[in-house]
Amino acid sequence: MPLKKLEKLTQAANTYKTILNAMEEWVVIVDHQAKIFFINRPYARFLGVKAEDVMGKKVTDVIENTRMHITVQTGQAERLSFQKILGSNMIANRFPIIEQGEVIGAVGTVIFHDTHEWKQINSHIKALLAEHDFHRQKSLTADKVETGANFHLNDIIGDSQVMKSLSSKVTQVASGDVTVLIRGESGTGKELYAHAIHQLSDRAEFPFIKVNCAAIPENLLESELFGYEEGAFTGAKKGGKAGKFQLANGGTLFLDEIGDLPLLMQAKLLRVLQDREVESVGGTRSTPLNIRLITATHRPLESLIESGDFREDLYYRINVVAIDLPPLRERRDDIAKLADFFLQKLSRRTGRRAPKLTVQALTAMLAYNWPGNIRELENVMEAAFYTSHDRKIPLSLLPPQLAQNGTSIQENAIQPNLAQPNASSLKEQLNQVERNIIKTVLIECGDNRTKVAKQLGISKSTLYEKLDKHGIS
Ligand SMILES: Nc1ncnc2c1ncn2[C@@H]1O[C@H](COP(=O)(O)OP(=O)(O)OP(=O)(O)O)[C@@H](O)[C@H]1O
Repeated sequence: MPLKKLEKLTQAANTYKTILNAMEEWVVIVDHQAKIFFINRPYARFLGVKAEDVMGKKVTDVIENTRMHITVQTGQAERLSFQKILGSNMIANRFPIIEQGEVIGAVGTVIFHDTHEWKQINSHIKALLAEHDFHRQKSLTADKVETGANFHLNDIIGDSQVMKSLSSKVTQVASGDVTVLIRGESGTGKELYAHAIHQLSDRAEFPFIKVNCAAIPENLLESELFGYEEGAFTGAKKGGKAGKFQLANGGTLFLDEIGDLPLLMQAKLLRVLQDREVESVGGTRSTPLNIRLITATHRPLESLIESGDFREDLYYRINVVAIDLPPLRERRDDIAKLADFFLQKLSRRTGRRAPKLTVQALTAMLAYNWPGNIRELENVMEAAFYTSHDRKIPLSLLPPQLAQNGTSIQENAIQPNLAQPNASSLKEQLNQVERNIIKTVLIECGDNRTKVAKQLGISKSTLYEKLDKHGIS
């Protein structure tokens, strides 16, 4: 009888061995006596054994904290169960293999190899869910006013390569509690990214508290950050006041413009971060700190350290993971999409149909340097939206510094210098110009592909090939 069970198991497993070895999940199959019948290569590699050497051995002698022998005995499946192996917390599934009503063995898989991986996948799922909600919300609330109070990764517009890699970096670091320093010129979206990291983290249900270190007078900073007790100083409120650190408890504290923090406060902040506890002004008790810290700056901290204006030790504390946001002029590929995004947003807010940029206006925008980055682009679009007639934004409605850029540009003529400065070969530059032309005309034609193909004098299938080639959706 036992031999029959083993034959059945052999038959069932032989077909799939190659596939099981190719899987990323770790797989182990035991026979009805809980002896290892098969273990796939990734699992054996992790255990530091050779698959052939452990065949036929009792699973309990090979895999720490296994419950496969129990699955064989009870015939009960166990899903998503924690299992500590070689010091890591794994998540495993165990299923009995049943043939004609009898248990002939069991199959176990380790689906998450440590809690970090589990958290990363959790963040990834959150990003997917947020994307799903975002699209559903968009179709449900197309006419409603946007509050703009909370930002998700999906609110960050940008298809350029650099933006795509930033999104994946954000998804990766969001799950841990790692301290993040976001650097970038003014208006590049530092606050937006801070929100997105918080939303994707395990702290998403807890507060996100922002402090603009440059906006608070130096004498108030300490009590703003750490709070104060009743009677701590003249004018202190009855009952005292909680500081931003206390308000952010369990959540994320976002210290914007950290480069502007006075030296005395830098020392105090460093102490709080080192001791991981905070004491309010005039207080006698410290409370343990449970926050994730995100800081941002547009100032070069390294130069501030050299000039003695920023503490080097604090710099290392806050710069655990750095996220560098590129200025808009280094990702011109995103200008057309961002412009359209802001016009659509205004259209939803006001109920007015969104005007379209003429080719000349958009061409000038693509050639402009955008010192104020995305905030400047948003303001330019807002001004143009309210002054536009006939659902068109011509060059004349753009501010003078931009319009100047466009006066030398003939309608429909695209300048070769619209290519990124670092696009080296002629082929790359031509590609970039082609991409810009297509994006421009897409916006002009309100995304009507038939019109676009007609205006460009190409067939629809050629247009689709080109859209595909340039990754334009
Ligand atoms: N990628 C983006 N997609 C959509 N909107 C963006 C993007 N980046 C920035 N914005 C918008 O641009 C404006 C400026 O962004 P934000 O305040 O995050 O920039 P910042 O770098 O923190 O600026 P500052 O350093 O001046 O505080 C905001 O209205 C924001 O919503």
